[in-house]
Amino acid sequence: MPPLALTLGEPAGIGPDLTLQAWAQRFALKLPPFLTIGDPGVFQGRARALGLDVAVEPATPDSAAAMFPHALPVLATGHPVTAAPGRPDASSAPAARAAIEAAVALVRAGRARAVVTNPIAKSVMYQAGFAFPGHTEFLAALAADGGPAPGKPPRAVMMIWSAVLAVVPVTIHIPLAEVPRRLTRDLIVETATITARDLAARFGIARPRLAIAGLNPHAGEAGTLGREDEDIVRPAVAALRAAGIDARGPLPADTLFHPAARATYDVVLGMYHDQVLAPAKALAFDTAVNVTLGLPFVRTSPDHGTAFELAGTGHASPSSLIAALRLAHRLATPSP
Ligand SMILES: NC(=O)C1=CN([C@@H]2O[C@H](COP(=O)(O)OP(=O)(O)OC[C@H]3O[C@@H](n4cnc5c(N)ncnc54)[C@H](O)[C@@H]3O)[C@@H](O)[C@H]2O)C=CC1
Ligand SMILES: NCC(=O)COP(=O)(O)O
Repeated sequence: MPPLALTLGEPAGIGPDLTLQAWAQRFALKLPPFLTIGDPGVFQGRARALGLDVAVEPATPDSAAAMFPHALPVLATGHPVTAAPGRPDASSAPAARAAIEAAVALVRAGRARAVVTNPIAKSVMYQAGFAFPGHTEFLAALAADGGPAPGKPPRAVMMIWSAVLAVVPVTIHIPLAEVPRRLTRDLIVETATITARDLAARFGIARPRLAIAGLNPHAGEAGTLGREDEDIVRPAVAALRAAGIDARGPLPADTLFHPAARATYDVVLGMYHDQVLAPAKALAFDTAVNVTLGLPFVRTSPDHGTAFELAGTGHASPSSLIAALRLAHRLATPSP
C-alpha cells in the first residue's frame, strides 16, 4: 500500500518535532506508514535536539512502507534548510513549498495515498513571495495544474473536524474588516454545497445537517443589528434547502456550540475564521484536524500552527498530527 505523504512544513516550527514524535509511537498507535518529504538534515538535527533515537533514512514512495518500522523514511527535495528551531528564516520557504508540491505530485501519480501537511508560517511564506493565503488555496491551484480542468482550480473548503465538532469558515484568511464585503449568497451556497457533498462522499454521512451561523450578534436580530443575515445568509440557506440540502440558518453563533445545540447538526458553517475555529479549538485542540474539502485528493493537517516557542523543546504535543495521519488514512481507504 502506498504511504501517506507528510510535508516538512515550516522547518523552524514544531513540525519536525511532531513528525519524529509520531514516528516514535508508530507501533503503540498502529500508525499508517508515512513518507516524510523535506530536508533529511532537519529531522536528524531535531532528533538530536530532542534526544530521540530515530534513524532517518533516504526513501522513495516505493521503499517507504517497508522502511517505516525501523526508520523514518524521508524523501529529499534538494532544497536546503537554514532556519534553526524557533528562528524562522524566509530562505527556507522554498523548501516548505517544494515539499507541498512534491506531496501533491505523488498523490496525483498514485504513489502516495493522501497529503498530510505540517504547519507553515504564513507570514514567512509571504515574505518569500508565496502568493496564496495558505495551504488550502495553494492545494487547489496544484490540483488544477495539469488536471482535468487546467487553469480552473477547484474551490477548496477548510473544515476543522473532530469527534465533538466540525466547522467550516466560509471566509478564511482575510482581514475581519473585509468579511462583510466578501460575503455573498453564492459564496455561502458554494461552500455549503461542497461541504455537504464531501461529508456524504468521504465521511459517510448520508444526509449531512448543516447549521449556518449568522454574521451579526443574534443573527442580526431581524435586520436591526446588521442587514447581512437577512440579505445574504437567509437567501443562501433558502437556496440550499431548495437544492435539497439540509441547511438551517442564519443561527445566532453564541448559542451554537453548547452540547444540546451540537447534537442538532453535523457541521457549522461560520461566516469568518475565528467565529468557528475558536470554539473548535476550545473543545478539541488536541484532536481536531484541518481537512480540505473540494479537492480531488485527501489532505489533512493538524489544527494548530508552528508554535515556534516550542520547537526543539520536546513540549509540543503530536496528538493533532497523529489525528491528522489517522484521518487521512481513513479517508483514503475505500469503504468495504
Ligand atoms: N496549517 C497551517 O499551516 C497553520 C499554520 N499556522 C501558522 O502558525 C503560526 C503561528 O500561529 P499561532 O496563531 O501562534 O498558532 P499556534 O497554533 O502555532 O500556537 C498557538 C498556541 O498553541 C500552542 N500550541 C500550538 N501547537 C501546539 C502543540 N502541538 N502542542 C502544544 N502546544 C501547542 C502554542 O505554543 C501557542 O501557545 C502562524 O504563522 C500561522 O500562520 C497556524 C495555523 C495552521
Ligand atoms: N487557521 C487555520 C490555518 O491557518 C490553516 O490554513 P491552511 O494552511 O491549511 O490553509
